Amino acid sequence: MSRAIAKTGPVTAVGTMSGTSLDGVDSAVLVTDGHRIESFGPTSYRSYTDIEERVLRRALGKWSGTDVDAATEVVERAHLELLGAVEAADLIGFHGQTLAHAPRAQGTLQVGDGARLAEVLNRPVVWDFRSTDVALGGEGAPLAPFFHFACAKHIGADAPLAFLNLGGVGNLTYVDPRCGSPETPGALLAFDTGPANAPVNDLLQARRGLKYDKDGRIAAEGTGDQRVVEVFLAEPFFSRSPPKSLDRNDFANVSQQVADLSDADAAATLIAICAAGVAEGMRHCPAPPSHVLVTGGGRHNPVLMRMLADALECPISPVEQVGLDGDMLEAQAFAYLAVRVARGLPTSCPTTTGVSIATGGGTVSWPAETEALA
Ligand SMILES: Nc1ncnc2c1ncn2[C@@H]1O[C@H](COP(=O)(O)OP(=O)(O)OP(=O)(O)O)[C@@H](O)[C@H]1O
Ligand SMILES: CC(=O)N[C@H]1[C@@H]2OC[C@@H](O2)[C@@H](O)[C@@H]1O[C@H](C)C(=O)O
Repeated sequence: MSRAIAKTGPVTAVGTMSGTSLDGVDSAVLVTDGHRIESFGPTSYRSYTDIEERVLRRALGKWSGTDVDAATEVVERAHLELLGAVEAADLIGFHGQTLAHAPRAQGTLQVGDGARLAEVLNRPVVWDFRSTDVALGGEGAPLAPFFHFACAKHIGADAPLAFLNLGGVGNLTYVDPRCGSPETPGALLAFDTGPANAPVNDLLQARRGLKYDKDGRIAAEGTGDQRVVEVFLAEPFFSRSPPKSLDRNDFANVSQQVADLSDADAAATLIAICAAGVAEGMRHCPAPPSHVLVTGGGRHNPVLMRMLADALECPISPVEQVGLDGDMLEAQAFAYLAVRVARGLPTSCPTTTGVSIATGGGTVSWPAETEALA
């Protein structure tokens, strides 16, 4: 008999995230009852090979067909390799890889079959986290905010603060930790801020065959073109009130606006666009947060962090400053959300995704011989 999930008390779960940067899969173990964070466990990472990354890139923006099938195979293989080595967890939160996201049109697509993973790994898998939210009128993203609320409680925050994730796309969560639960009105406000690292990655890939601008060294040599930044910020997305979300390639045309600039100026401009999008997003928050805590790879870019510090009216620092792991926060989030889904708790609400009522998405797939609840 496979291990079952208790109805109450802490569960050891492992979450995975294959993000929009397409660099690889993160996994992180978390012990939680679906409300409180009890403790953080081991983390691991499996990078995509160059060939795998190309397969994923080819499938971006597609909803079905052979490219999507090939990407699905890559995603499942990478997760099976990574998760096969994680013995300690009783439940898996499998985000999969987003290939396309158009919540008010075709929907949202995260590939990788959680039912297959459950069979092969012989453990329950929670997956397809976003589609119920979309079906109920939500954006389906961002979903990390309920975990951000738990993080704020965990670090003992007593004043409103913000979590800013800078991956391929940026997203911000304003948290008021004085509220009793994430669904309490006023506890959370969340939305995507705009493109983050995806445009600069794509630019440097195309021009120099680089995966990204390590430590912002190229951008540091250049000057951001403020005119391009201002034109970009006139896009209706930035003035729209949250909740709102983006597909990775929604602003892929930004590359044309920096086509005439040198590599250094183009990189500096794209990074300035990311910072300006965050500053613009901050206007939608009820008040300036006491502190902005940054997660995701963008916090390693000193040029971007400096631009953000200049643009925001409050202190900003990597989440490591409060003892959290900025490379693994999203994987931890999906471990947390998996436990909430398994226990029938909501994972989104009107102020995080715009869904009409607090909603618990996600599908739980059990391996053939597991008893669902102990
Ligand atoms: N040392 C560094 N210097 C500059 N940029 C960096 C550095 N390390 C990581 N990055 C940037 O961060 C990106 C990876 O960020 P992250 O892993 O948070 O993305 P993701 O989880 O795939 O995206 P998302 O959160 O949008 O799903 C890299 O592609 C790169 O652009
Ligand atoms: C559709 C989708 O996969 N969105 C991702 C993406 O990457 C960052 C941003 O856009 C965020 O909205 C979301 O991921 C994080 C983990 C979230 O759901 O909170």
